Amino acid sequence: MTDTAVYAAGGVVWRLVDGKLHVLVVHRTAYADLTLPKGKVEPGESLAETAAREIFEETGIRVALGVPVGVSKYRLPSKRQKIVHYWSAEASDDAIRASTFVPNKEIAAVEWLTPRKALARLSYPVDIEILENFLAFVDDGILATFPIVVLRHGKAVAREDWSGPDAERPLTDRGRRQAKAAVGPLRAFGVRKVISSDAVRCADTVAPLAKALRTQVRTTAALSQDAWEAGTSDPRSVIGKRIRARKPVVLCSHGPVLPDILSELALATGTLRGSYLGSASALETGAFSVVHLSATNPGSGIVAIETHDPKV
Ligand SMILES: Nc1nc2c([nH]c(=O)n2[C@H]2C[C@H](O)[C@@H](COP(=O)(O)OP(=O)(O)OP(=O)(O)O)O2)c(=O)[nH]1
Repeated sequence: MTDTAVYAAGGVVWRLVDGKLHVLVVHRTAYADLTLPKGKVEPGESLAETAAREIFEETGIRVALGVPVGVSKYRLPSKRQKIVHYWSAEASDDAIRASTFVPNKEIAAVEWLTPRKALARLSYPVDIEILENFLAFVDDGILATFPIVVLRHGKAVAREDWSGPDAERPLTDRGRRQAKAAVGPLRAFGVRKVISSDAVRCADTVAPLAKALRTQVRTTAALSQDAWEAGTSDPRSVIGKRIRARKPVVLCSHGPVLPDILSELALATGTLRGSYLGSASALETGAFSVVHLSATNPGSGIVAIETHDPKV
């Protein structure tokens, strides 16, 4: 078959060396070319997980993903189309110190280059375009970012099939599968803190993530549907605190509450409101939107939003 595309993902990995921006390129052993780190999606994996895994496998550096910086498309020698999704990713000093890279049959060497040198030396025009997209963010003053992820709880038992209090309505089997499936992609974005509506269907959606992170779910009525229906929900206080903390976080809430959460995020960061806020908050169960904010200046507005649907 030549008509099915091959999907892959990777990153523009960056660091500051004496205040000067450098990006990471890989010298591939078999092709003797110079590319951005990337690789093919494995079965059951989301593109974000692929990007973080491939960056680690090819460079030995563990990263959390930053903003999406584009999608490249090219024809393989076999004539199949290749589609590669890229994110920016900061290489922290700790991650560089812990690098496990040794030359191998895939990658002969990794090299930190200034953007100018990387643009001149990358082997493929599609990689140059991706690097240019990343540099456009840099020109706008955006480099380090952190995500506030807004997640809709997994599929829950229907209201009419549940006789107990609504806040105790449980997840269905599918909802539990969605909760498990969200762990990998949320970790790829570096989420470390887990905040949830105190409804069972929300807390149970992020329970597998909290377990994987060896942390606790912090539950709050401020993000709950009961409070929203009573007019006492308070996403503003949660959002304000998370923006001041500037750390990757997930907020798990309910369909009707999500538009308020997104709108508070826009207000708290001085972002012009647009239709994209509507699509970012109209999530199916188990889906999430990643809102990327500048770590140095979150008040400069939302840098990027991406929405991920569950794989189950
Ligand atoms: N990376 C890359 N390879 C290209 C491009 N154009 C092009 O003809 N090639 C050639 C180089 C190789 O002979 C062949 C496959 O390279 P590849 O990087 O897409 O695929 P791969 O399976 O070796 O690697 P990976 O995706 O698992 O990292 O395609 C291009 O724009 N980028």
